[in-house]
Amino acid sequence: MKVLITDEISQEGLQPLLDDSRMELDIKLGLSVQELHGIIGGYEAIITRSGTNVDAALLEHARGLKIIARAGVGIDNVDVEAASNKGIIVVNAPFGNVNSAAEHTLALLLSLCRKVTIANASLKKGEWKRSPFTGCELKGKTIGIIGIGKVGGRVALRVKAFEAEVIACDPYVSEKRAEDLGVRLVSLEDILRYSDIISVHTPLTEETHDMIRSEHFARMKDGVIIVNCARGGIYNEAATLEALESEKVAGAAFDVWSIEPPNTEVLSRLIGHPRMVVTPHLGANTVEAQRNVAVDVSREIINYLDGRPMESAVNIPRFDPDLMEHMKPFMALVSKIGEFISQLAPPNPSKVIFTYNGKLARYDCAPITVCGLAALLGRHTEQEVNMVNARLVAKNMGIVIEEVRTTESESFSNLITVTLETPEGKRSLAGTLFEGIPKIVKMRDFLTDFTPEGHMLVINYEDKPGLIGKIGTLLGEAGINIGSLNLGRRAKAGEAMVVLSLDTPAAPETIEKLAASVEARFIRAVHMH
Ligand SMILES: NC(=O)c1ccc[n+]([C@@H]2O[C@H](COP(=O)([O-])OP(=O)(O)OC[C@H]3O[C@@H](n4cnc5c(N)ncnc54)[C@H](O)[C@@H]3O)[C@@H](O)[C@H]2O)c1
Ligand SMILES: O=C(O)[C@H](O)COP(=O)(O)O
Repeated sequence: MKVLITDEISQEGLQPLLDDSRMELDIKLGLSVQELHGIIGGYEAIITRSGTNVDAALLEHARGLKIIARAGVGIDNVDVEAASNKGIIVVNAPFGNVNSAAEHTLALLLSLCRKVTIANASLKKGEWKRSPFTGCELKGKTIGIIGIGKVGGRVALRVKAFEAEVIACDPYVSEKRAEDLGVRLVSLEDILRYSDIISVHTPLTEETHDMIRSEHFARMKDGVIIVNCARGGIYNEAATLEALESEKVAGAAFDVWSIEPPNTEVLSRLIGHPRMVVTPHLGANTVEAQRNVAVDVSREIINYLDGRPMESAVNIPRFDPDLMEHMKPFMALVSKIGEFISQLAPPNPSKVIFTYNGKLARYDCAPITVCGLAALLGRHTEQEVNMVNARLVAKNMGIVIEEVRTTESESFSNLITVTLETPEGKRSLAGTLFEGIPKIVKMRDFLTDFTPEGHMLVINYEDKPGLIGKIGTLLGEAGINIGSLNLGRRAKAGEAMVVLSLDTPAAPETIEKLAASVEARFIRAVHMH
């Protein structure tokens, strides 16, 4: 697997990939957009931090890309929707740097409160001034935290150790989460009104972009302190500058910027403001965090290659790992059914029905459906279809997906039936696991018993004596060895369905001769991966 690394990633953390002989790593930092577009087509994986914009335009050039690994939390630099449409998996490292970000928030806040940065500059200039650098304590202050997820929650616990009172606003967490952290959940309005210090820890979303604007600053306490170690643009930056200049805000500490590196007039004035403590997006820059996130994404790439569940994929439908483990053999079965029926059924299906009978139906069968769908559609579209985009691809093709579960089953303890509704009628194929091996046990209403693998031939004809012999002779003349033969019969209609597995594929001329000799109603070569 060719892996491109476009941002600074810890070498130590990449060790799992470096130790894996299947991987070829290319580290190329500081590429221009054009250069990146030019080379991305040669890679199956890309590892980035926030410095690389993995947008739709880049993905247009990413012909072989299978996985985008973001060595960090924020995926706002990745167009996840465009990646999903192309079946590209996006993974991040959601835990590895959160402690580092929480500690950096405290570092910024304490530097601001105790005027460390300006006192440091003054002393280094040879001055000895003390009173201009009189600061304030956290003890007894009300600290309002917006977003009490992984980072915000850690910040809450840490400032409580400074004997501050913490109030929090997060509409998406349970009250239990707030109770566990020992913080009071309040409205955004109350955060603005009662906080001496406000720190934001939400992701940057449509809802949080410019969440704090001029009207919000107006409702804050005079002399409030604000911190942003989450994402640039949560506080509107022009409004922040105004609030600093009017002294509504006593001081601000920011690590992140709406444009990185910052290059606008507003940003340069904001960064240059004397009551502003700033860092160039260093929240995750600790040796520990960088090692953690690099190890996490390296492991996910290896999980991908080994076909193991990926813990931090953000665009694979989330299924319980225990359920996935239990469903694995059935996912293999449904993939075979999907692959087989896709080569037999008439074109333009309008609906695909996945029916689960037996014990299996007691469980959530969604992972099996997605897997079957990927196998079914994968042979018919240009694009790669996998668990990431199977439902999306089906939707775009106008195919309706239905899932039916019933614990009743006549002959098999578990049975999966895939039915395609097409303009030429319904076609169905049913399979089960026999000692863990996928078997096709029903094709339309013919009972069958074969393992779908390798080169196969499916022939449907009027059931007359001597035809099997003719098939054997013709294949023998073509030098093709028959591995197995399964005869499904529909006695009343006098029809036979023969499924052959062949050691080598049959050429089109041989198939034509076979069709003529048995007067086949239907004959089709099927090739399984
Ligand atoms: N500066 C850095 O280097 C650095 C490092 C790590 C994380 N981050 C950033 O910190 C932020 C938090 O990361 P995290 O890992 O804690 O994420 P998280 O998903 O664990 O937590 C985010 C929290 O914000 C809440 N939230 C979402 N919308 C909200 C809204 N409108 N109002 C209030 N709360 C809202 C969510 O419910 C969630 O609890 C992200 O923006 C992340 O990118 C920055
Ligand atoms: O989202 C994150 O994980 C942080 O903002 C860190 O970003 P970085 O990996 O570019 O330092």
